[in-house]
Amino acid sequence: MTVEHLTLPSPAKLNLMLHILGRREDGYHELQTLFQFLDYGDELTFAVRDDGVIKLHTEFEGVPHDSNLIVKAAKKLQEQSGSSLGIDIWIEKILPMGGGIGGGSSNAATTLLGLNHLWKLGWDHDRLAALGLSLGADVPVFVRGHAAFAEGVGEKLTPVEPEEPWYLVLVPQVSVSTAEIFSDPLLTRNSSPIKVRPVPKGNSRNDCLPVVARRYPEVRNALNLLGKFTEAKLTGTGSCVFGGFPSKAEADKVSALLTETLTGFVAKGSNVSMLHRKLQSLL
Ligand SMILES: C[C@](O)(CO)[C@H](O)COP(=O)(O)OP(=O)(O)OC[C@H]1O[C@@H](n2ccc(N)nc2=O)[C@H](O)[C@@H]1O
Ligand SMILES: Nc1ncnc2c1ncn2[C@@H]1O[C@H](COP(=O)(O)OP(=O)(O)OP(=O)(O)O)[C@@H](O)[C@H]1O
Repeated sequence: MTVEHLTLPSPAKLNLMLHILGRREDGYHELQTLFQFLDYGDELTFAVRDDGVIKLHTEFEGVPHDSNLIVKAAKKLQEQSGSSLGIDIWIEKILPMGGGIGGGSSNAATTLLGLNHLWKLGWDHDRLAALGLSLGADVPVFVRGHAAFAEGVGEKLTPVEPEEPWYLVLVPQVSVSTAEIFSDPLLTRNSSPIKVRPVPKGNSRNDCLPVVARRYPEVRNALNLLGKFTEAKLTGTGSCVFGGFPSKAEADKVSALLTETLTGFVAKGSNVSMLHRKLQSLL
């Protein structure tokens, strides 16, 4: 019998702004942030097994099999759904780890949506997003698949329709620990909540930037270089730095100048994630 293989994309995200409003008792921070996806990411391939085993075949340097968010997501979904099926998984990883572009969270969401489809569970997005939140604050937006204004720890999502420019994303060769940045005493934690929608212009700052730039000269350097051509911003807790351009040609031009000294890529911003576009085409 031939086993059906399903390949699904796992896109990156950008935080177009990020304000920190306060810290909760459990240490997590109340945020306001705007998420948009990139048409750029990893690719996961799944094949159902009928013996219940969950196996990720691709090795990740520094991440043991059972700590991988892909495996954690699959195990939680299997437990909570009571499915007797298992899965073989392979990944083509191109997203940097610790880059602030949500690679691990996106991989977890692609796994949840892929297995929901292959195991024929029929879970809706609310239920998958709630499970996803227990794996990471950024997982729900990838499960829902629409650009969003996020509040709470990132889980209260309102769909939005920002412009969809081309982005040049610079990838400084450092991995930033999100937990380390959120525990820095110098982090601004008292931004005033934005009450009007859509978010008014002039609110595009990222409150993590001063702390990340202070700790990581590589990030400072990327911000300075890109800042010569466009407004240069930090996504999440970094390390990636990005800027928007009206066309691919303009983004490519700046990329050609900068990527001699720094790694980076050009990708289109998108309000509907490429994962959801692919899943829609399967129905
Ligand atoms: C900074 C963002 O990337 C913005 O999109 C996310 O909020 C981080 O999302 P994530 O990587 O999925 O985060 P998690 O894996 O849930 O948390 C990593 C660590 O970051 C800190 N953390 C994360 C999210 C949040 N709202 N407040 C926090 O304080 C916590 O110390 C936590 O231990
Ligand atoms: N499938 C996975 N892909 C990437 N990282 C993973 C994965 N599973 C576990 N991890 C762990 O999670 C850490 C954070 O990885 P990730 O790529 O999500 O960072 P990030 O882009 O900074 O995330 P965020 O923007 O959500 O803070 C990694 O350093 C790694 O130890």
